[in-house]
Amino acid sequence: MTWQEQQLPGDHPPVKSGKIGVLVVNLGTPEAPEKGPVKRYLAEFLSDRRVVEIPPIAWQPILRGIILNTRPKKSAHAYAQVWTDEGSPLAVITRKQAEAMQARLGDDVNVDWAMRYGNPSIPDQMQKLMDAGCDRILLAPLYPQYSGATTATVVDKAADKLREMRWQTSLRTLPPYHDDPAYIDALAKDLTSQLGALDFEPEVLILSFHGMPKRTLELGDPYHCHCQKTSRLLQERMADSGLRFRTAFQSRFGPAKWLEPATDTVLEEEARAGTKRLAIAAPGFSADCLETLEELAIQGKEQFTEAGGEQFAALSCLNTSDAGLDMLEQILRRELSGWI
Ligand SMILES: C=CC1=C(C)c2cc3[nH]c(cc4nc(cc5[nH]c(cc1n2)c(C)c5CCC(=O)O)C(CCC(=O)O)=C4C)c(C)c3C=C
Ligand SMILES: [Fe+2]
Ligand SMILES: [Fe+2]
Repeated sequence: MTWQEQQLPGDHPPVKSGKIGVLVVNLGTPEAPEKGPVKRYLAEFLSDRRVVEIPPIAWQPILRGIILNTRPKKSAHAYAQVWTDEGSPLAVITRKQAEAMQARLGDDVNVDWAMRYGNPSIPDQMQKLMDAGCDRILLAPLYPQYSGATTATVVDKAADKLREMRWQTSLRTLPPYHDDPAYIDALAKDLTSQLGALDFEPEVLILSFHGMPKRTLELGDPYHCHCQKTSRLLQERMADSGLRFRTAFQSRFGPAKWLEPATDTVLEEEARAGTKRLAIAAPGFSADCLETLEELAIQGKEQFTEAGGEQFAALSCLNTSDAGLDMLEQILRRELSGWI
């Protein structure tokens, strides 16, 4: 018996056993595609001051008085169109990514997954890893492009958990990987293979990233630059595809000015300018979700074809593709170096 395994007095804190935890994190999603669960999810998400940077005294009355009384019904309808037997696509795919990483990284590490908003929560999953004996955790927000509203808020939430502990676990965080050759390579490989499987040849490939208020760029958030760099590197890497590329920002929310050009505007512009065959990809999303499956694949197709376009394909995110999992394994192993 080692000293670590010896019985300790009942009030002694649990002994740590030197295991390594990996927690992959994505945004979060409602528990069900219904008004109540969507309202609970939006209340938590849109109350995060990293997401909506309006002082709570001004924002909370708008959120509680208007948005949470109107948006949940509309959003629940959208979620219902993409929901699967296993649950919300974002949660299902994130869980499968974590399971695949567990299989690839082996018994040296415990891999689990969490959602920034809703469940399974970051603090609960950190506790689960610590209860399993992990005294080092690699926190991996699966956002290639850094922003306050994505990577930083995940780190904040994990830090809140550490704040309540006397004997903290060690924490490493996965840096943004927007320009990592492994990520650009994975995107190029996966998109090329999806494009090759289409029954038509697109004239243009739209690279659509989630939008942010324009003000965040002016305040120094690197998100816009990260998206542009991903886009440039991917275009360079796919230069022999013969495609024309355009970068756009989707999912505008609220009346403020957001990053431009807006994806819906670009789709209509393309169709009006005579483009008949178009494909769209969302390189900033690690997993397909409402924003890709409903907003791009359903609404985007309608916008393009109603404006005169003929053939439209919304390409899948990296999800659990071989290229996507190879890339994830590579970037996680790099951050784990020295630990395993
Ligand atoms: C990939 C990065 C994301 C950024 C940046 C981001 C910023 C951001 N989002 C909103 C408002 C909403 N986003 C919603 C859904 C949603 N957003 C992301 C990712 C980013 N958001 C994902 C992956 C999803 C899909 C979640 C899912 O369950 O599938 C929604 C909810 C849906 C709806 O009602 O339309 C809202 C609202 C803001 C304000 C914002 C600003 C920084
Ligand atoms: Fe969003
Ligand atoms: Fe959306």
